Amino acid sequence: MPKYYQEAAAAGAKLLCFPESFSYVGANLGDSVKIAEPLDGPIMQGYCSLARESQIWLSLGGFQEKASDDSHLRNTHVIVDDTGKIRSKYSKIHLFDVDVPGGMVYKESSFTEAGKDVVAVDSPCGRLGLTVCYDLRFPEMYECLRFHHQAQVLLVPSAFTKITGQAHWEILLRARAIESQCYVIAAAQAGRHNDKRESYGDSLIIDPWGTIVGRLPDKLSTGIAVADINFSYIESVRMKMPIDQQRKPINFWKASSI
Ligand SMILES: O=C(O)CNC(=O)[C@H](CS)NC(=O)CCC(=O)C(=O)O
Repeated sequence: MPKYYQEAAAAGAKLLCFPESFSYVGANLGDSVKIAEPLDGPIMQGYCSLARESQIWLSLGGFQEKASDDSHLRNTHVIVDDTGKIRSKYSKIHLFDVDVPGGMVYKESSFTEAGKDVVAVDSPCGRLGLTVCYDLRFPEMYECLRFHHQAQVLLVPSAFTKITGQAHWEILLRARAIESQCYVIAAAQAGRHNDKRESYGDSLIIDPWGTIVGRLPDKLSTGIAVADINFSYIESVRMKMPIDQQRKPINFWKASSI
């Protein structure tokens, strides 16, 4: 078993979360289309075997899944159970088409087929809400996962850019945990991958009050962070501040003028 599976197993982990593009980061955007595979291909099946051998559930965020044509992939977050069975999959809805201030221009939609459906799934670590990276900037998706799909743990595997990550990564993650009253687990790519690509972010585990309970510093690049998911703490935060019952319908589109 690989080193980090052993460490996770020794720590008693029931779920191991990987970052976006966990199995491959290309030098140029779009390179990953060439290595994209279906979920029953050798790469994903290899991870399924590791889940079975280690008896740990896996969150494999940002797998380069082969799409319906050869010039596109789907950026898919796959949940594998401890017997090696794929339990759920979610394809990234919000694609990173962004001119990063002082950085590169990204156009993820040029090689990625966007997903359409919001997905949650039960696990030994609670009900998981599946998202990927840039989704983090669209809070209504997290609201939907929490208040419509009853998520308890929100997963945000990512490969944030250095510039946007330094400015926004931690604060956005803490905000999602606080406003949804969920645990947030955000596995991050970190460090320099090659001449052209660099990612940023501490891998973080945040509790439903917004406290950081697990951190793997960006500077270490590899390793694991471990934390407990405390279900009674989720209940207590939600009971004392019952925002789910206090939510009022807001007419989004009706602006009033003086
Ligand atoms: O294509 C790959 O190799 C890996 N995928 C990514 O790097 C993706 C799409 S280009 N990156 C993001 O979504 C960054 C979001 C971000 O940085 C922000 O929201 O600020």
